[in-house]
Amino acid sequence: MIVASETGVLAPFNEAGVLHASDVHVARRLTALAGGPTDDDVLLATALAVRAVRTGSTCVRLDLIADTPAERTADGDAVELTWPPVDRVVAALARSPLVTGPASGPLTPLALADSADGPLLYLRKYFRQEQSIRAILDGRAASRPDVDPTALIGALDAAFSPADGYDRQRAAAALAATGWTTVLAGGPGTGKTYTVARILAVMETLLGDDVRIGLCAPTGRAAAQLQTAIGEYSRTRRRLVSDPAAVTVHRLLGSRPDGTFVRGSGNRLPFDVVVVDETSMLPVTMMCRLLESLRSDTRLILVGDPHQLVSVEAGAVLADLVEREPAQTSTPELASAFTAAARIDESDFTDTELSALGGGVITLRRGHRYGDRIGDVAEAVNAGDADRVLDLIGTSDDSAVTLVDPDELDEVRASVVGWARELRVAAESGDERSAVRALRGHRVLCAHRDGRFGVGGWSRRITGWTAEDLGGVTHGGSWYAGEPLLVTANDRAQDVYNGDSGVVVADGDALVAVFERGDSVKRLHPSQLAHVVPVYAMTIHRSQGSQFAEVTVVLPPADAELLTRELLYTAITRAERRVRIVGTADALRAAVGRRVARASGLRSRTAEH
Ligand SMILES: Nc1ncnc2c1ncn2[C@@H]1O[C@H](COP(=O)(O)OP(=O)(O)OP(=O)(O)O)[C@@H](O)[C@H]1O
Repeated sequence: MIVASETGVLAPFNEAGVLHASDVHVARRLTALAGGPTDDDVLLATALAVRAVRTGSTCVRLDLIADTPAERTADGDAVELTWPPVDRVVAALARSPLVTGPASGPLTPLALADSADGPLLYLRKYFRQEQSIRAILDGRAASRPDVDPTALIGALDAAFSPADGYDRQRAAAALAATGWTTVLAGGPGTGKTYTVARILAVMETLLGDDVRIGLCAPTGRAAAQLQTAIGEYSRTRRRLVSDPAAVTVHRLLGSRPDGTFVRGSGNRLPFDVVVVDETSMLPVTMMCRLLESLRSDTRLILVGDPHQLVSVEAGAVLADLVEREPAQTSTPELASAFTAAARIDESDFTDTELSALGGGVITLRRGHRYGDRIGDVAEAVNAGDADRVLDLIGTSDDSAVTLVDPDELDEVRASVVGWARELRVAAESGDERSAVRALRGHRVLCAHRDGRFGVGGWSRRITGWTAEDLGGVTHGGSWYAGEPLLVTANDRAQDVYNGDSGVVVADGDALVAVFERGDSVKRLHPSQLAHVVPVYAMTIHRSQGSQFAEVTVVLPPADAELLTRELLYTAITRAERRVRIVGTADALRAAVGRRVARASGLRSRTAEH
């Protein structure tokens, strides 16, 4: 939106789509705080710092401002903008009362920092949060828990049978036992949750059955999934006496309606061990609050996939911690108890991985869920190697990953209709288990919500296909047996969460919605479900944390800004057996080439200017 009242330096950047109206308004308000006239360069830099937070970064890299994407003209060229020289901007900021503080008081809404990535400009709140995260992590890394090597070996031997045969999972548990902060990274199906369950068992052995464990995740759905997985382990493998319950990070910290939290540095969490799952979705503000709420003798285990889509709010803290320079940690050498107990084969680790171990970071690599080919494509996507991605992708219908011409959808149609048929047959016969299994058989994933390439367009297309090929359904406008459902809001009372999928099945003469919960099935009547919609296609963002046997990924055109490497990786790795990518080779190349660029100062040392 264009701000009509803006006639100054921000106007062309607003018109070119670099700055949104909100960036302009907030920048004008902030700079007004300093009183007196504001330098044009300072005003533009302030607006870019506001923009940075809006687009998920904690700061703006000043030496890259001229690369900020602008809208294209009708000819497809980027709109020409006159960017000020970086040195001049930095010098103007360094003199500005917005950075140094006005004569009248301590108000300094901006922070200017030097880093290995060049000069960074922050809204001060985010600078403070990053500084706090860094200081707490450094403090935690300065010492290690005292662990007896023999006891650790015993605990690990009890939790990991040699038949598991995968040293990295055992090493991850050894790392979690011998450090205050551990990052357990890995792609989907690499056994992160499997390992977390065993880490908890190891902690019970080492710290006693009365160990206090806090389990949490950024979303209600991820917390419920973690709870199900840990509960199943406790039921079927080894009873966890501490019986930990998983909640959202907000709930763990006691969030209040006014946005403040019960927990903080003055009222710390009582746990001996805290596990955060799906940490990639945790914004910097919540990570900071969580760290400030931990006792220094609480073991923290951050679990997640750093290559997945990150939180909507500012920050990509998990990826920052995984990519942090190892020299950043003050005790890079491994604990002797770890070395004695972990039984790692050093040749299995790269040098970078070995030094990351010293910093408490371990990445699981072996996939336990999907076929090798899907894993290979996902790895090539992460590596940004579009040629290899295209080489790996087959053209024959039976390849594990295929690229489908958007104008030739017969095969996609056959598989979608086959999925809908299976769902209907199982649901009409009231076979709940087969229905939830069929539901996981296929899902169409889109980058956008609306439009021809989006969820809206594809849902219409799929309902059209199924009506033509399977016949319409008589359901009097409400649910019908075989209807796939998506939950759109958390409902703790019913234990269903935003992003959960269920299916309607016949229950005698009535209908009931069923949801898969590990090995069991949860049933709810229509009146118990307030926020559900039919789901024939869903956004890739919403699909995070879900798995399907087959996935059809609809790519938007190559120039769609949303089309990024992280988006494609997240979509592909939702599939266990088969991925069809509907789109052009150009769009695929564009996706692999475009990264979610999130600036932050957490990866390297920063110093305030
Ligand atoms: N060492 C192992 N031996 C046998 N099976 C394993 C092992 N590790 C993991 N698995 C199995 O592989 C599957 C995937 O593991 P898990 O769910 O823990 O992965 P994940 O990394 O948490 O995946 P996601 O992030 O998608 O939830 C599970 O069925 C799990 O039981």
